[in-house]
Formats: sequence, C-alpha cells, structure tokens
Amino acid sequence: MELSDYRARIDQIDRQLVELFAQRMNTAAGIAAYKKEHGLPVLDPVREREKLLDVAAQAPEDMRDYTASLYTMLFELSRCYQGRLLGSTSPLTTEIQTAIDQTPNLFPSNVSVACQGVAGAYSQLACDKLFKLPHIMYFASFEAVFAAIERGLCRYGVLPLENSTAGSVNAIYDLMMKHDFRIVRSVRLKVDHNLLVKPGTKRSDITEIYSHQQALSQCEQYLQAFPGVKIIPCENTAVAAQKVAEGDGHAAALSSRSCMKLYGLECLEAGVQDQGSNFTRFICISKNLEIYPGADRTSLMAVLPHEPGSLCRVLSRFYALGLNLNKLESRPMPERNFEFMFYFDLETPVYAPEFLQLMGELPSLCEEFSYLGSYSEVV
Ligand SMILES: O=C(O)C(=O)C[C@]1(C(=O)O)C=C[C@@H](O)C=C1
Repeated sequence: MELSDYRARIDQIDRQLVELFAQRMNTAAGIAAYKKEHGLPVLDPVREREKLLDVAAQAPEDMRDYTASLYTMLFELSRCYQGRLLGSTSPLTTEIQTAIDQTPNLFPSNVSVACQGVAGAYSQLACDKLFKLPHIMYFASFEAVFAAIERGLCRYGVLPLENSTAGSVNAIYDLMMKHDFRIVRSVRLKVDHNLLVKPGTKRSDITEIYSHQQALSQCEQYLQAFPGVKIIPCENTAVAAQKVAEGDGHAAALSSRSCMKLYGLECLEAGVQDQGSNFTRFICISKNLEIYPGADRTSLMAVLPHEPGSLCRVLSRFYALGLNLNKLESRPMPERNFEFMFYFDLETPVYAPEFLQLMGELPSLCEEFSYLGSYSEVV
C-alpha cells in the first residue's frame, strides 16, 4: 500500500470517530441537564474508574495504555463541556466579574505607593515604569509594605516577585496569602548590579561587600573573585549603597546605577551579575481586587491533594480549555512532609469565557486555592 492509501483509510476512520465523538458529547450534554435537575455533581470518579477498566479490557492488550489515555482525555472534555453548559459559577467568578465591571478604565497615575528599602532601590525604578507620578513611601520590610496598604497609608505597594536567575520570592507569595491581597499590574525590569564604592576606594581596599540576598545570589560566581572579603546581606541593594556611603572606604555594594548617583558613589565594575540579562518582575499590589482593561495574565497559588494524578487533573483542565501557562513552579510547604504548593501564571484575557469557566471549576480540584489577581504586564 502507498502512504496515500493508508491516509485515505485514516481519513475514513476519523470521519466515524468525529461523528461518534460529537454523539458522545451530545449525550454528555443530556447527562449535564439530568445532573442539574437532580442536583448531582458533574464529576463521578467511580463511574470514570469503572469505565476506564471496562474500555481497557475491551482494547487489544498492546493498546490498553493508549486507550486509557484517550479515555482520560475524553472524560476531561466531557466534564469541560458539561461545565460550560451548566455555566458553573462560584463566589470567585462573581467576584472577578464584579471587579471587571467596577474597576475604572484608566490605571491611576498619581498615587501613594509603598516600597521596601530606601530611595534608589530597584522597586523605585519599577514604580517609575508603572506610574506617571508616584508618591513613594519607603518601609523597612516587605511586611511593613503590606501593613501600610492595610492601614490605608498607601493605596498600592510595589514588590519584587521573581527573578530570572534567582527564582521566585517566596516571602512575597506568603504575604499575599496572609493578607489576601491582589496583584493589579506587573512590570519587568532589566536588573544590572554594579560594584559601587566610595570615590577613591580601590578594589584591593575592599574588605566587605553589602547587598540584598537575592542580588548576592545573582552575583555568586562574580563574588568568588573576592576571597577573604566578608559578604554581608542587608535589607535592600539601596541600603547597601547607603552603608557604603557612610562607611570608611573599605566597603563595596552591589546596587543599581541610580544608587551610584543618589549616594555619590563610584562604579568600579558595571553589570557584574552572573547572567548577562537578568530580569526581575515586580508586582503592584492592592488590598482590593481591581481588574483594569486589557488584563491578560492571572496568578494563582494552589495546594493539590497529596495523591497521584492531582496535578495532571489540574493541567488537563487548562489544556481542555486551551489556556496557556507561562509559569508553573512547585515549592515544598513549610512544616508539611514534602507536600507541595504550586504557583501558576496563565496567559489569557479575563474576558474569555474559558477563563471564567476555569475559575469556576479550579477551586474544587484543589485542597487550597488562592486567586492572586488578573492584570497586564508593562515591559
Ligand atoms: O456518566 C456520567 O455521569 C457523565 O457525566 C459522563 C462522563 C463521561 O464522559 O463518560 C463524564 C463525567 C463523569 O465524571 C463520568 C462520566
């Protein structure tokens, strides 16, 4: 047989498959209506397990695994279709819909913003990219930034969430959960660390180097060229520059160029981070959910049941709805025996019906679920 003959045969089989698939989905629609009338949930795990065993037994032995995979996807699509027909709403979908309707069209330009650190911190650069005229107030810790918004001292906060070299800032995720805050916008910043000293200090004079822990880890290889020099983490890269400016000429800081000007320092070496292009994503957070026009990114946190297949079930829900993920990260949960928490970022306009459907269904698949917000990212 020629390839074209095989393909003609496959086309013929597919016509039947598509027809049968449509019939199966239509039948599922009937089941959805029945379940709604009788108050039954769409998911019936017992029925699915029995069916999987049944179809696997019907399949030729070498086709069993493939048949089971095919049916797992068929159940997923069937449940997804049923969910759409039933218009599954949840308190979360209502909250999102209300925020879309009530948030003003324009992102504010002139507001009070809380940042961690002191003037010159990378957060300040992020603020300048996010707002036309921010009124920035600085706080000593991430927690204090949250407290300032909680107390109404500032409307927003701008904080680092992840870095392309050092990864996610788990402390921020934890505080987002603790305070039940939302992300309203994000910004991506290219971060260059520079070795800054007091004017006149030579490289051989340096006995200590200050910076934030994240910056130190982004320059880990570079710092190996300073054996015997004390590496000292501090609250912030700008605080590091301030310490150097106040010191006796034996210290250096890994900080931004704007800190150099701000604290009257000199740059001994520029762009010393281990990865040439080093980006940090900052988030703009608020106490209430606000969804501005154009929001096309959503951040979620979830703890999934500690059993085989739970992550797969969540991922196939994204897949069945055609929703793309641009972040998936796991992290062990403190004080839980190797149980994991997942960070998801998905890329889809908030107005897409599939998105609202996912928000209606996802919480019930997770042991714990946090919706961190829907927003757009400034690049
Ligand atoms: O039989 C049902 O209750 C259905 O809803 C249909 C179906 C299926 O597609 O086979 C879908 C979802 C349920 O979890 C079980 C089975």
